[in-house]
Amino acid sequence: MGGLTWAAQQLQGGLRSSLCHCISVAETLPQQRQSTGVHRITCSSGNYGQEREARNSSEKWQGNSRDVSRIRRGPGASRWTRIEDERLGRGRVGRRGDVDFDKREDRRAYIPRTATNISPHRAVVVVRLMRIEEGGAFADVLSGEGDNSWEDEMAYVGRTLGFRVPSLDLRERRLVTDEVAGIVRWKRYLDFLIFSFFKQDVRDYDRMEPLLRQILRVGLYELIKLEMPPHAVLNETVQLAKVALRAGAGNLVNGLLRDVVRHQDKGLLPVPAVEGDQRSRARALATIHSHPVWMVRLWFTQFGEDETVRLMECNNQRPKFSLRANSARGVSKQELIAELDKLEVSYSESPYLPDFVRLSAGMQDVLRSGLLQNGCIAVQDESAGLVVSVIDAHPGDTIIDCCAAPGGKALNLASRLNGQGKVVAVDVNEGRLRILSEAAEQQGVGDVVSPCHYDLRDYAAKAAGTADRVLLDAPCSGLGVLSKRADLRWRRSPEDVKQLTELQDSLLDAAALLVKPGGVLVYSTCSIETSENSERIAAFLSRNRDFVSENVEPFVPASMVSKEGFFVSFPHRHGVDGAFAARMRRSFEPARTF
Ligand SMILES: C[S@@+](CC[C@H](N)C(=O)[O-])C[C@H]1O[C@@H](n2cnc3c(N)ncnc32)[C@H](O)[C@@H]1O
Repeated sequence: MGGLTWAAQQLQGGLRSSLCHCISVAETLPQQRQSTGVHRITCSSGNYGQEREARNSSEKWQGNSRDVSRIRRGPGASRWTRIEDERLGRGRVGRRGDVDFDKREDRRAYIPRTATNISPHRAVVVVRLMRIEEGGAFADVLSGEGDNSWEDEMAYVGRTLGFRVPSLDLRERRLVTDEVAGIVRWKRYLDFLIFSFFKQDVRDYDRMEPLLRQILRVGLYELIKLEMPPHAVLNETVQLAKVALRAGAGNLVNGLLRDVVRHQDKGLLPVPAVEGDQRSRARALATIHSHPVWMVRLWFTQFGEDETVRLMECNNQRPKFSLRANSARGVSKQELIAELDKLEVSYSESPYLPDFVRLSAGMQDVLRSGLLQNGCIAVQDESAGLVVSVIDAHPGDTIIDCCAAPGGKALNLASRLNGQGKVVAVDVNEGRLRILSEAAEQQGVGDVVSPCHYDLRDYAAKAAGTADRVLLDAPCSGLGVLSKRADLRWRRSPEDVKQLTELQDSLLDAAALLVKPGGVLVYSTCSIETSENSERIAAFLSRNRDFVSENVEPFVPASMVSKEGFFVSFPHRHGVDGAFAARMRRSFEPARTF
């Protein structure tokens, strides 16, 4: 446990704001969803809807995404894989490190002993990292602490590592959350350091066991980014490598981390040189700020080098969260502030929106307070609130939200209708739509929100010309929300962006059909890529001559209005998530063709 007390003290402020990441597996296998009571808060398009994840919490840890416990060793470790097989029931009763192993026929029945000499939070961190990288799970931004998933997770850790570790207290869980997100963000940089200090053959580096690589990343992150005391980090990570893998792995961790500490003490950690042509500079900056090279090159073109660096710095910070006082439940911003004062949570009022406050820390305290569960508040980024402002909904309006789930914007829109009018919430994903329906009831807008399970392109033919206002919050790359989605930068590719633009075009054409003559169409994304934003609008307007673009200036701060009159927010310029919205109006006359 060496560095934990120290780390907890150092991180106290930050950890109060760091949020419990849950490793969600349900999206990888949606067919296995079942109705149960696991709550999580999920990021979508800069909104956070309370998401009831349809899965059994214990099933979540029993391998309904790829089970990493079988792949913790790489191709170079066949001898250890054999020993692992023996340990899992096909071999002798054995003893390795300080852990006893029982012989069991059935892998599931295998109950590992508890290793009291292992730092529990580090054991949980490495298994989570394996689960994210090798098992296809993703790191959510928030998860409620009211569920039983920690118990299941600890059992999963036991099955993966071959030994159990003592349960984590609240402070340790927060440390896990914080470290997992940080290590995922800093992966490219941490791997650069591992490679720089790796003394063996490069082929051994390539064949390094996944578990060993994660242990090294944890050690480096704690040393360099968290600046934990080196003796604690070294002792604990070496011990973990020895018990979870073998003595030789412990020696490698020891040698490499000691070398890093020596260089760090002298201020001589390696840094890639930012020099040469644009491609070389992008590669070096991508390593220093831990982003994919293709993203850096894209942003060089859009922002230039200095702004790209500032954007990457924002993406590497702990995410910031905002809360919306829910007027549909009669809650004012002053009442929300009074509740935050009671919880001793620090905040500041949003400079952009009258019903929003920004949290500086304490999101977990808010989650535990019940304010979210009783619908008094919603967690929503200000950028998403500003997109809703662009729609400018009024009581009595008929609004169609075309890609509505899990409902952040639809519920905000509904709260502005004072019970008059309706929001038809269309989405192709039934599970996410169910979450929206439950949240609508919770937030007191169930009467005005009508969930509608459809592919938008089918729905548009059925309901053409029926809406005063239409919102298309399109599926997008999410490159505006990289601080909240720690793993997203590694999951996206340039090909994704290209494919998404085709989908965005077809959804825009479908959404346009729904608008009444004289009505308003708003297109939004949580991306900062022009190819998903202004370029989509230019293409749409050239295909649909009966729509004209309207300047969003009356609805959002002037600093967020682009020269074309669109709403654009950037993390590094505005301190909120990156987002885009264009407002268009349909003419009363059909378009003339020339
Ligand atoms: C960016 S998210 C929407 C977030 C939502 N507006 C909010 O504020 O919470 C995009 C949504 O589009 C939905 N979607 C994707 N393709 C669709 C289609 N063809 N028809 C309807 N919905 C679709 C996805 O299921 C997803 O829920």
